[in-house]
Amino acid sequence: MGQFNFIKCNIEGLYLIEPKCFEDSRGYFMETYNYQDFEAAGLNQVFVQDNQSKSIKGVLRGLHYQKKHPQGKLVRVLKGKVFDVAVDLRPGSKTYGKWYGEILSEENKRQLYVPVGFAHGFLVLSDEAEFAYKCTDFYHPEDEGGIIWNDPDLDITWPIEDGMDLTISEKDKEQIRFCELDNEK
Ligand SMILES: Cc1cn([C@H]2C[C@H](O)[C@@H](COP(=O)(O)OP(=O)(O)O[C@H]3O[C@H](C)C(=O)[C@H](O)[C@H]3O)O2)c(=O)[nH]c1=O
Repeated sequence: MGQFNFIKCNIEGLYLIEPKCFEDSRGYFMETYNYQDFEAAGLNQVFVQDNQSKSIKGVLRGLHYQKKHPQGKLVRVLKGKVFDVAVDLRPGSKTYGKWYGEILSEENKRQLYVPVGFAHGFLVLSDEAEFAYKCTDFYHPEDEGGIIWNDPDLDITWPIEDGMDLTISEKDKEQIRFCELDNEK
């Protein structure tokens, strides 16, 4: 117990999590998830699916969400460094349309808990990044939604370095504008 530092972000329900890391001459050990610690912090969600993806520098995945089967996500970086973004899409939220960004890396070992009702995405800043996350609901491809990464209303400050080539899937190039969201319902 007590192996995590939970930091409430400036958007209700979003948490930055710092695991305790035990370093020794062999390397390190850390618990990356513990139901008891998370429940004690008010994060008693049950995760049903783990995902992992690998991306090269400049890959931008997102901004994704599921409509009828929204997923809470506990995200972290195994290798490399990403700028991770969550956007509040919860109807009636006082921070509706507000985004939160955080550097998650192999180095800082930080995790982000993104509650249901958010769109999620990330930009890879290192040569390669391996990204792992736990989800509170299953993948429903037919239920997927997405907002274009550079939506002018969201105005996300992606840390795109000079000369960085962005790699974005065809699907993500055609995502809708934030202002079109209501028409989706
Ligand atoms: C998400 C997902 C995908 N897939 C299959 C479907 C495709 O054949 C292939 C790649 O899918 P996609 O291009 O949607 O992968 P990402 O762009 O990394 O999508 C994810 O990116 C952002 C960052 C997210 O937060 C979501 O978890 C998720 O939407 O994996 C599955 O079989 N199961 C899954 O749960």
